[in-house]
Amino acid sequence: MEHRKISRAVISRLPRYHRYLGDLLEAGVERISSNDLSKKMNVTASQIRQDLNNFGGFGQQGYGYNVKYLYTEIGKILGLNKTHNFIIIGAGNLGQALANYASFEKSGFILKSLFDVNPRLEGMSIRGIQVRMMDELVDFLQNNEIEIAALTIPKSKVVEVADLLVANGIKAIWNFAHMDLDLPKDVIVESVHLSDSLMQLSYNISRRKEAKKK
Ligand SMILES: NC(=O)c1ccc[n+]([C@@H]2O[C@H](COP(=O)([O-])OP(=O)(O)OC[C@H]3O[C@@H](n4cnc5c(N)ncnc54)[C@H](O)[C@@H]3O)[C@@H](O)[C@H]2O)c1
Repeated sequence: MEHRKISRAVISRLPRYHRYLGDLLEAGVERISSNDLSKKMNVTASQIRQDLNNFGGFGQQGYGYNVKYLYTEIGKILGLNKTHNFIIIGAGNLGQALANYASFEKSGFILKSLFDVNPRLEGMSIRGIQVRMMDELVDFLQNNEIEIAALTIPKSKVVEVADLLVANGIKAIWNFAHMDLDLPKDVIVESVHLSDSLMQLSYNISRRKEAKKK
């Protein structure tokens, strides 16, 4: 399959398609029309057709989409057909919560270790995955093929730790700290802010209240 340059907006919708198709697959559904998928996902059928046309369509007129094929192909586009080893820097509340979430493995993200500076966490393990001290990090990176580092440390430490990771070959950072990172162009940074989503919710609550007043 040939990939053209795809807009960020389309890419940002692919994980949701993948999730819904995964659920359909688990439920034993083999085929689905864009209309039925659109009802399930609450997006228009034309949006679905347009999005999937970016990748050559996947559907046959009148037959709908083959769920397994579409799920696999979107998975490939998202790079989920390969495994990605990752580590978590900062084994506090958020780092431990992420480490406890076993579903990442189902999508091919394999957590290899957590790192922290707090000696009280030394020797601890989460789901059998060890928490190591930061002074073991460089050695660990040299001896393990780690692709992604998640940063769940205080924002005051993020620049220093990100520089150390990049100097030791990390090219992908999943940043949870509220700090923008200025790193070399070949390093991919994906930042997550749960509070952004909560603020969207709050905005919608306020809008609904305003609408009721009218
Ligand atoms: N993006 C989001 O949606 C979101 C949500 C919650 C928290 N956060 C952020 O995530 C970070 C962690 O939050 P938390 O509640 O888990 O805090 P926490 O205090 O429970 O955990 C932070 C951990 O980082 C460790 N640490 C400190 N300096 C370090 C260093 N130089 N190297 C390695 N480890 C180090 C600490 O020892 C601690 O265990 C904070 O920056 C917080 O603002 C982001």
